[in-house]
Amino acid sequence: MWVKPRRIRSTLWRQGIRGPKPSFLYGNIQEMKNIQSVLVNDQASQPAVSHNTWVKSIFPYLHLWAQKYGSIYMYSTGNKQHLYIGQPELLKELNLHKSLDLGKPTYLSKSMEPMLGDGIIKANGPYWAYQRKLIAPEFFLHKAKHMLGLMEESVMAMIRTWLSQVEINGGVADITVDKDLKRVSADIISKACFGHETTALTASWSLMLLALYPEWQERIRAEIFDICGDDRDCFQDLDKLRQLKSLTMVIQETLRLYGPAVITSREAFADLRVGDLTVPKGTIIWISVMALHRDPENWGPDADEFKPERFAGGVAEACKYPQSYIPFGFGSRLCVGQTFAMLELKILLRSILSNFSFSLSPEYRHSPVYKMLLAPQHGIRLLARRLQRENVMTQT
Ligand code: HEM
Repeated sequence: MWVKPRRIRSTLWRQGIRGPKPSFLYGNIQEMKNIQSVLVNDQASQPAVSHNTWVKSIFPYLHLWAQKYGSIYMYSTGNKQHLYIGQPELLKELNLHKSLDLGKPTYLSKSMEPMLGDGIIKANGPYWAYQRKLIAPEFFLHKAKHMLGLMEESVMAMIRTWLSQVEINGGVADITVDKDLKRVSADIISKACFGHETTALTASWSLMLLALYPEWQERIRAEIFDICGDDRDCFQDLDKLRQLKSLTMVIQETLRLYGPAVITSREAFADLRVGDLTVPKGTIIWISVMALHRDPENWGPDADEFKPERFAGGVAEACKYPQSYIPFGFGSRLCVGQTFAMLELKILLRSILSNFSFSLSPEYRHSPVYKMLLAPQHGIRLLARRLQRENVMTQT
């Protein structure tokens, strides 16, 4: 769908929206790439894990422009006119916008077709609505709970491999956890439905954070043994999984700081009203999930810190604008696998944590990079030790 760029720019301009001049971008694309690679390499060479420095490396210009032009601005890439929205109030409006006039950008869908195929993720209009209607009910909780058994089966196969590695290596094994978690997740998904890497990445980042914060490992373990004792089948029971509050808080905090989807986009297929704003047909809307998740105005001055306790009262009490917490996206395109993913994450992490304790491997280099999803550039290397407790959950 081609709309005159000037029409879009002037409609936005009249509403007070500013941004870098179109010519600015062309000369700077190479510079943007350079900045990104320098920052990423710099961070990789730093031994300490810092949760904030790397953020700037992912989309340097998007975030620099937000500082310069505010939380709504426009920019141009030739024929495409983009609108960056970082304002919680407008996000709330977008969230409520359910019409088919707002969808996934068609130009991105085309370029990603070889990777994403012709499925629901890139579809729009009635074709998307039809697929969503077919797929979404398969992930409702009452259906997802029948998948608990097969999740458990795949996770336990991995745990047994890790246990034998620990044994062979005299009590401590240096494991690249993200690789193995990807395999388990693919195994679960292939048995249940179709592939995604998002759950494996979230589990990997969670383990990295838990390795850094052993007090949270202990807290979760205590909770697991409190709820389950030594009954290793107890998590086939959904109510028991629900009671794992600390584990849920750690997953929510991981999704806030290291959620796999760092940016999301939409295209306006007609002129749209979003709050007081008119978004002209053809505009590509960008939302930086990462910027929203780390905004000190919303989360407080400790926004860059790992503090799962902020979720003790749920998302509603964790921040000022809960609608800005969007690890699973928003509006009608909200992730259909959300419930499934949360179940899988809980089963994975509780099985791993009740069998092993973790610390960071000296080989670990903290360098999250954007490869469609937020991924660890050099893998996540952790030292795993078998727990010396009588009531570990696995029988080998
Ligand atoms: C931690 C794990 C996961 C995260 C963080 C995640 C995140 C997301 C996000 C951000 C979107 C885009 C939403 C938007 O643009 O507003 C999405 C869409 C989607 N996700 Fe997930 N996802 C996860 C796991 C899964 C799983 C396990 C499945 C399936 C088994 C799944 C299936 C889908 C589908 C089908 C869509 C497209 C929905 C549509 O366009 O209508 N996701 N997910």
